[in-house]
Amino acid sequence: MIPGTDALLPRPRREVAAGAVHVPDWLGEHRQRELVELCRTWATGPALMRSVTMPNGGVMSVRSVSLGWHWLPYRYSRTADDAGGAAVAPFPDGLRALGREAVAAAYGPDEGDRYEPDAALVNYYDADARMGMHQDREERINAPVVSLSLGTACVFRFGNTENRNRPWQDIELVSGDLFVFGGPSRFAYHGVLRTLPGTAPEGIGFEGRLNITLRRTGLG
Ligand SMILES: O=C(O)CCC(=O)C(=O)O
Ligand SMILES: [Fe+2]
Repeated sequence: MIPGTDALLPRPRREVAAGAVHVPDWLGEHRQRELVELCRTWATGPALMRSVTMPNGGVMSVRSVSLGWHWLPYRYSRTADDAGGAAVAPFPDGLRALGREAVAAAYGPDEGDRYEPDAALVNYYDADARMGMHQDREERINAPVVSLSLGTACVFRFGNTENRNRPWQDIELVSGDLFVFGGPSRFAYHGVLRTLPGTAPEGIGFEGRLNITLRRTGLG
């Protein structure tokens, strides 16, 4: 794949691996704009958006804020323990509804009805930010992860469940795209290699990349 050229090619809905479904252009521009506005609000608290410091002292280049449950390495908390200690904002009903719609779009209406996300991670990537290969595995159960991308496009690497190495697939995630990974792909390694500055749609009034993941923690 030559970065940025995906825009010239058809982008069909695709099951990238068993249980991992990419639905391009799932959110229309109006809903993208609404979500960007909500992200601006969520970024300001009660817990502030911040860069996570890892146990080895490394600081993530992505900035993030949590809703419902606060994610920090490698657990969830009801308080923002590494970001001032504020109580975490409640998980918004609107995101629950959106999550169900997303799972229905990926797996069908029955799966959608069963989906009860209770945590969201909102990630902001500036032009230099990226995210190393990792598993989302602080959750106690294997309900699917719903990922929504807004703003600048990125190269997303979706790997395998065994390790950080090949096989993997590199997929361009564009503003409005939905990616759901569950079932046999729920614990697949994944990461963001880079963003593709200059690719945000003009209409959404935002440069930089936002990603919202919805999860079910299986806690409390
Ligand atoms: O930004 C993305 O597309 C992926 C984010 C992610 O993997 C995470 O927050 O765990
Ligand atoms: Fe992740």
